[in-house]
Amino acid sequence: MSAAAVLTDVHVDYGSIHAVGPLSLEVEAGSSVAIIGPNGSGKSTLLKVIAGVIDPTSGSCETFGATPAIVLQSTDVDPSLPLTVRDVVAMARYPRLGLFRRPGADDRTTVEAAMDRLEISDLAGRQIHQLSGGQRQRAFVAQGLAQDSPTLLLDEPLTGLDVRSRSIITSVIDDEHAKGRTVITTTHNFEDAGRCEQVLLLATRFVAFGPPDEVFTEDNLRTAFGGRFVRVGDALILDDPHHDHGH
Ligand SMILES: Nc1ncnc2c1ncn2[C@@H]1O[C@H](COP(=O)(O)OP(=O)(O)OP(=O)(O)O)[C@@H](O)[C@H]1O
Repeated sequence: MSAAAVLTDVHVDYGSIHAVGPLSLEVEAGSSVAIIGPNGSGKSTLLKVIAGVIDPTSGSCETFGATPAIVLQSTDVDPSLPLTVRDVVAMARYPRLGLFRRPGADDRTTVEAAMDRLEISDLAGRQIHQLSGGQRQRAFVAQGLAQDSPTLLLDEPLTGLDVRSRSIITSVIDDEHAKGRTVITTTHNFEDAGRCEQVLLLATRFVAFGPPDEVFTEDNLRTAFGGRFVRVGDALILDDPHHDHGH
């Protein structure tokens, strides 16, 4: 097996806040991986470590091949930036250009193809802050695609989307995986996670990693989510602690 990423004893603190770890993990090249866990369990932090955006406080993360492309949550991006959709997608090509080379035909073709794939070509000249949440998310995924990296990392790419944006982004993720790219997504959605080949269950520290049916056991879910699971027939349902059960 060749690896896309190898994490060894990764541990991240933001000052006095412990965000993630200790965690060791080997992600197989070409696999699809979902990272799932409660709010604040370190999912986004871990994705940023794999992307090389933040360095672990201790331990190491090694990635193989070109630098991974990361699609951040749109809430991480300043909405007041005066950028068009095409500008945002074209930024994907900057690291390849270096300081003095201007974008070439190849770069322009890649950018246009990515916008086309996300069905935002008609929005290319619009300011990014003028878009709906779903359109903006498609612009950021197009930016990730245009980086043409063997590893695509997406932070909650399907959260809060309209039906059309969800279906477009899901099919892009599936296609990229089918082409042999490694795709790692964070999610809160068990169904979305269950469609990936591997699931990493996080609760700040590592809980489990493997195929969904091996990871989503009652024990693991209780460990990660603090016992708020109820069994309904064959399914494990996350019990809402604020829900009034009528007594
Ligand atoms: N830039 C930062 N500065 C300080 N603390 C941070 C920063 N980013 C995240 N944290 C903290 O680190 C911990 C992990 O956050 P992270 O965003 O990685 O979790 P998450 O699992 O992605 O959360 P969510 O499900 O809510 O998106 C949390 O306690 C969070 O408050």
